[in-house]
Amino acid sequence: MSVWILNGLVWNEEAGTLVKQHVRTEGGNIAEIVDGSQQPDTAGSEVIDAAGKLVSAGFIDMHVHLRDPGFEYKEDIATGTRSAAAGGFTTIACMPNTRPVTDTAETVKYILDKAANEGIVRVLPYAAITKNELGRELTDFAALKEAGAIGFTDDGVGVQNAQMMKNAMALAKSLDMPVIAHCEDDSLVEGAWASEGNFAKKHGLKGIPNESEAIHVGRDALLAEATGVHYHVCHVSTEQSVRLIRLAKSIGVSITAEVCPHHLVLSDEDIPGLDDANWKMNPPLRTPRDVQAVIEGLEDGTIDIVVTDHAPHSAEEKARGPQLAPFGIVGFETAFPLLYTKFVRTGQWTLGFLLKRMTSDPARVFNLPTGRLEVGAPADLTIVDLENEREVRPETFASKSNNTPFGGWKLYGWPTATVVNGKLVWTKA
Ligand SMILES: NC(=O)N[C@@H](CC(=O)O)C(=O)O
Ligand SMILES: [Zn+2]
Repeated sequence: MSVWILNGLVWNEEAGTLVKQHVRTEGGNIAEIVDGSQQPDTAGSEVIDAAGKLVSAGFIDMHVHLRDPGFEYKEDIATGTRSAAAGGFTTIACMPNTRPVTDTAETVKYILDKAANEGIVRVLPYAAITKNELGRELTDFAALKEAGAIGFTDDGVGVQNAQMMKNAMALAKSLDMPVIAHCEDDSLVEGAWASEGNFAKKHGLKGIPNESEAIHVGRDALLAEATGVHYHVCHVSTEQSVRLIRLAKSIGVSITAEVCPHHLVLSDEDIPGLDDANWKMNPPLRTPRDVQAVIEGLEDGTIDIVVTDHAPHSAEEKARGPQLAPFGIVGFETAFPLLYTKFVRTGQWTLGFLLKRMTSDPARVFNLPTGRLEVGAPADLTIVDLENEREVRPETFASKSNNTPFGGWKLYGWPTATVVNGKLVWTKA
């Protein structure tokens, strides 16, 4: 099966601009990329018209919650992968805080089988570091790797015990697997939901201090140095974490890191009040100073990649209000438009920089074959309308959940079609 994507705009790094090109896929790979001035012979091929639209390697999201098995009322593999495709994502890596926790080969296989049967993008499962994510006993890393897990993480909670984390890293290293960490010291958090900043002060709330995250980043950087494992920091949100990762990188520790769109575009001072739990996520929105630090971290390469931390929760759960509702916001369907509008259209970043952090950088960090728009690479492609402004309408999301603080925002950069393995899997209705 051959598909021509005609007249699209492809980012050209040398020229620093978009260039009109035609892209042909064949048998799941990119077969040809030709200059837009040519008239390719499309006889016998399927044709997708991308005139005036960006054609990029498909976006890769290395931190998502698909809630399947166990919490299918929030999301499942069918709806989660559709929401991903609607956001332009063609590969997603799902977190193990499912029910049961993804801590056995059986559950890893369940996810991979269901993704193969009902999913429309590539799904890469993480497995838990500890059984039931309780921090007490390591899972069977060798069996989980054998079943298809791509890394180990207890995301949702931090691994509280340093010796447990060190043992996990040593074992992961022996299997050539990465450890991915949700950095949070429970003893410093105790029931708070907002960060220690002006919002918490104004409302008399106990705050979550920056050290609760950074203390794990520092501890784990030392343990990664000692064990030599590839250590990846989840959803970096504080100035202190950025500083520690920068230092660790400078002395050659095998450390990489990610940041979420919401931590790049929102601070605690944007939270409108105490009524709406769609502003509650973990890590919490931090101070404007932290926002500046994570932006700079992403810009200078201290932070390697952008992830959404897509964390669907039901309307009922979020209606309990910020104190009682679970942490988390959905992210697939707003990620690229938010960052494109905030940083690219304003001229702070080139389009190439943003695309790199969402495609080839995650591929580099996690050794994936995708993430590059090149002849011979897997034909995972995203087509995006860069020119039309549209309002975020959570009620139209493909996700089962619509817990987002971005409803009503007017953004540019909406995906219009997504191709996975040479197959058109999603188009904007
Ligand atoms: N990020 C969140 O606020 N919530 C995540 C857990 C996590 O990634 O920490 C969830 O599973 O809901
Ligand atoms: Zn987390």
